[in-house]
Amino acid sequence: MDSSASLALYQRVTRKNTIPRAVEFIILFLLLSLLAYRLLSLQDHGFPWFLAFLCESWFAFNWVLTISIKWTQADYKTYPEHLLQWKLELPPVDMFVTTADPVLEPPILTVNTVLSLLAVDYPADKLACYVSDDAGSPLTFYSLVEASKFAKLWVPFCKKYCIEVRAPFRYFSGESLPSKHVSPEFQQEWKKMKDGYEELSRKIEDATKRAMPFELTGEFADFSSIQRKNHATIIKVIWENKEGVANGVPHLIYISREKRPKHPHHFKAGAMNVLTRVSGLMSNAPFMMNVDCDMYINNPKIFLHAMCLLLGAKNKETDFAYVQSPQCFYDGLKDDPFGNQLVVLYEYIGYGIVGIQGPLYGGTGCFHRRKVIYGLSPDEEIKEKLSNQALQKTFGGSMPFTKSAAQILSSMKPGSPRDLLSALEAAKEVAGCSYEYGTQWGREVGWIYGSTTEDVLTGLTIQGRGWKSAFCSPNPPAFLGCAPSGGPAIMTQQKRWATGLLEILFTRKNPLIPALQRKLQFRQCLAYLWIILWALWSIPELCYAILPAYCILTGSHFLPKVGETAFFIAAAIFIIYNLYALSEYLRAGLSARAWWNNQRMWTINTTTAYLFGTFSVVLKILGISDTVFEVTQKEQSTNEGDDDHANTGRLTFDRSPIFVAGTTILLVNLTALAVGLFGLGFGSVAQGGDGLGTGEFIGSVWVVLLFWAFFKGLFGKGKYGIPSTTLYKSGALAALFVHFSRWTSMG
Ligand SMILES: O=c1ccn([C@@H]2O[C@H](COP(=O)(O)OP(=O)(O)O[C@H]3O[C@H](CO)[C@@H](O)[C@H](O)[C@H]3O)[C@@H](O)[C@H]2O)c(=O)[nH]1
Ligand SMILES: [Mn+2]
Repeated sequence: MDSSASLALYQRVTRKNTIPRAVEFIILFLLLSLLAYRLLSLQDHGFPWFLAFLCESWFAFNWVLTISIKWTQADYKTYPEHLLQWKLELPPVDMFVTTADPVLEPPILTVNTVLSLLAVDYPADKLACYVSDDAGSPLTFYSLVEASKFAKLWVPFCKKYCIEVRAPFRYFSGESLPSKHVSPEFQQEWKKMKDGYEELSRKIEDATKRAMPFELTGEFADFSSIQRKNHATIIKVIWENKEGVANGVPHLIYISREKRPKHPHHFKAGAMNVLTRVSGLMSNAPFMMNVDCDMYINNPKIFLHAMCLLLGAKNKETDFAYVQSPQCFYDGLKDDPFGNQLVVLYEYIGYGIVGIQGPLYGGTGCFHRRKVIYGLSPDEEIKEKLSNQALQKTFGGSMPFTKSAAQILSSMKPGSPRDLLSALEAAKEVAGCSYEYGTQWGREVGWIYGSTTEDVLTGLTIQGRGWKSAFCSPNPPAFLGCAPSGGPAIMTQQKRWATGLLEILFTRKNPLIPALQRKLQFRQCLAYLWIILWALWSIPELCYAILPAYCILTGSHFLPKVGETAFFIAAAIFIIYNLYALSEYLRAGLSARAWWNNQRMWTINTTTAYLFGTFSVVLKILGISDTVFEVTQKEQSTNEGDDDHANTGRLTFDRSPIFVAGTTILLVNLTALAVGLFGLGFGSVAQGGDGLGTGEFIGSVWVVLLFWAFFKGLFGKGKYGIPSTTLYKSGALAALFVHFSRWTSMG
């Protein structure tokens, strides 16, 4: 290894950001000036002024967090070509895929993800792929069985011709035969693959259409008469790479854990813990990587890139606990009309966090060290107490499993691989729904329970023990997934994120605790705070969206008037902040339109989905209802289906109360503008008020522009229109608000 000293496996690079830092400070200075001015003139103004002060205090607090997060942006460069020189033996990796609903998550997507994993550039005898199916669906199982047959053609084909994209639905979606390889041999094989894949998708589609796709006998007998939320464990070894062939097809195992109505299953976190234990019994690889069912591997070299970071540390202190790749999406609509492609979020906030203690765990596209998941801290060389009793207290009563865990924690070389089937009985035991009772699973070990964003909570638990993490963003992007594209699906996802993140504040894993113990770096703690407080943006954003209208209706003011010097401060913040935000998009190579789309979707999400997210956390704290993980709808391709092209990117609606909030905000502001423009203001000059304020007027117009998607929804048809019941409810709420304003202005 000595000769390789010069050939680093990775390099940390810092990004230069002097000018943005300066602009950020100017904005902070202006914000603080405005706050000071408000405070000094509090007596001369009414309640709106004070409310604005509170909202702006929130904005300023978050701005400080933002500056801290973006301060030292960094990235990692990886050199997989140096791995060979290091003459290391590549370690085994267990690969996990989770799926939970064959309708919301079509099995053909899962199949493609699995095929891309099986075909990755890594010795096949070092890999095992485990699929967790929380729906216990025979259709998913059937699809995987069929896929494993196709994999025997697909995997060698990909490796032989160095195919770039190894998810067949993407590979074959392009034009016809690629012209690069013209060898007749390739042409012939390509044709064979295409036919093979078409047959596979046809079989799956046929099975989907039939009510009972096939006789539930033989292999399928376990699925007969099962209920989704009430069934025994099903584990099937679909394919075993018995001879351990390095260029064969990796193991493929199907798991549907036991579910019983009275036992909490902890959604995805619960599924991940079952995957961890079952794989521990079967292959027990020291590394585990996981993806959502829609996140296929887009860069077949990603395992090698990740290994550079996981194996390349100079000493144990600089070891990374996990290596995270960014979430990127396929078929992204032009200019990001739904503001959910997350590009700019990763570009500045993301790389900022990378530069502190390392990226947060994002739930998918991540490589974990198994021993870290088992609770090891960076300063522990090996776990001290390896007594059987201690192990069982932590990991549960399965002897074979505690043995496997002891191997991992003591870095013992695992014994020679057994055949997978011999582990089946023990595997069923650890997949049972009461196995975790009285253990540390979900508390200190594995994926942590108590939040619908189990990913951030789990990453926080790991970093809270002092671990660093690394970011791996090779080109082309390592993983591509499917971003939700309709209004209801987006709102469901945003609400769940806001809920889950806020929940973390109220768990035992609150980031302040490890920060006080100096395990979590102070600025990393600020980064966690910034993200877990997202839901609370709903309140100041809502106030700020309503205040202009309220002031117009009542002839009062929440912004400085044109004559006041402070007017320039407010105007400067508005202009400089927006230009700064715009420049972030332009520097990231995105368009001004993308900036605007993200801007308006942020306002829509915060005032609607995040508001409901905040409610659900309040309800949970009050013990009224628990939070649930609602799975997002995934589509194979966004430009398929019955949609006409004119409507791509247009927001869709349903009867969800989430849309009532947005519609009400729009109606209130439209009313205010009408009242203000036609001089009907209850506090207009004639009635002794101050007249229509410029700031308030601009504010109200800005809100209407931000909610333009809702404005179009007022006149849209079908799913593009706001349902009439939603309209009635919002109309009533808006009328109530107008009356309330009038009442307060008369008082
Ligand atoms: O009870 C459940 C619910 C969900 N899932 C799986 O969890 C994954 C993520 O679900 P999805 O509906 O796609 O949620 P997203 O909001 O798109 O997921 C993002 O956010 C989640 C946390 O909120 C993370 O877990 C994900 O990795 C991250 O991609 C999918 O593979 C699901 O099959 C389960 O296995 N069991
Ligand atoms: Mn998803």
